[in-house]
Amino acid sequence: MSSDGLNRRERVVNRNGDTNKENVCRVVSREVSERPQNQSIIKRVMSGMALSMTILAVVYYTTQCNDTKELVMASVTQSITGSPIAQQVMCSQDYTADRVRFPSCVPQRCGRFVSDSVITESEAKHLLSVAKRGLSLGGSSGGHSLLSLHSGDLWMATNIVNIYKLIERTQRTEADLKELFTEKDLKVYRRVTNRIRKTIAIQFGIPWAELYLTNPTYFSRMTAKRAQMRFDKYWLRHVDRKNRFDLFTSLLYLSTYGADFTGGRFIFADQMSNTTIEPKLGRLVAYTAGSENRHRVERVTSGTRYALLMAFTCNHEFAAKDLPIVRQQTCDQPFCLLYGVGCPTLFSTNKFSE
Ligand SMILES: O=C(O)CCC(=O)C(=O)O
Ligand SMILES: [Fe+2]
Repeated sequence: MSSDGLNRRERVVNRNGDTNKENVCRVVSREVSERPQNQSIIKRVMSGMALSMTILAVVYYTTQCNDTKELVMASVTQSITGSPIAQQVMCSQDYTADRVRFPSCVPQRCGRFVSDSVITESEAKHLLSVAKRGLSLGGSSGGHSLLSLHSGDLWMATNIVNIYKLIERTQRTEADLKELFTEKDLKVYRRVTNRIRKTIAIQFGIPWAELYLTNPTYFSRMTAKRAQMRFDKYWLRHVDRKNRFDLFTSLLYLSTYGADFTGGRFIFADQMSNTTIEPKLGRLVAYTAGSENRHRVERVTSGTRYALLMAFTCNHEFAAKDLPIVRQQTCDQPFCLLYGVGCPTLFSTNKFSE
């Protein structure tokens, strides 16, 4: 008899104030009929516990015994000068159409490389100041903000505005925008993007004169803020070429993992391993943009992460326009400064030569 049964019997006996046999028998017979019910409850509880334990064990086992290896391709403490660190991977089928259209200018070998010596520290710092200045005019409400100097697209709250037309929409004065970007900024930007273009061409064995900077090319700022729109979710795994037609993507990091931000490492999601790159001011990463290089960015957990993303194509039609805004000494009318009206040199064609 269970102790609960005993107590119940005592209670019945005491409440009636006697030890009436009939009463006791009634109680005992009720206990006998309740016993299988109790047992089935216990059984159910036990099997529920067993099931939960099994689920916990499976979850623990699959998380602990994950076969995905973590390989660090470039850590923040490393300094990759001299030859870049390179990894070759098998090309996906994503380039079939380009091989027909641009036979001499399609990756013959696919992969990725990292170098810390293509761009100097002072060039990287200069571009960081351009990124900070430009992005300070807008910024997404979530954790991911972009600014393209070519198109003028700037993420602001949950919209995209044009930085070159901001003056029409905000209370900013012309002087604010005139001071925003200088000729020196433009020069550094051109020099850096051009050197990266040549480096990519050499690394992937294609003629550099046939390779063009293309859209999307933008400064990015990532923080730990909660996502407000789909594009804020920079941590989602993706293939760059899925939504675009560029052949190569490169990233020039403008801030340093561990010093300026935490989280935010770049990860190639390979089949058997995760290959990680820790961003660092002036570090260049470049890779073929097809599904052989699926990747993601870890969520930034603190601080601010800046980078310049550049895409490259062999298709001249998609070559990025030269930067339209620059403070020019020879051009002193506000409209000329902002939109290049009456100032033809501002809209010169794609002159990405050093
Ligand atoms: O910022 C990065 O490291 C990568 C960003 C990226 O993958 C992308 O914008 O497509
Ligand atoms: Fe990407």
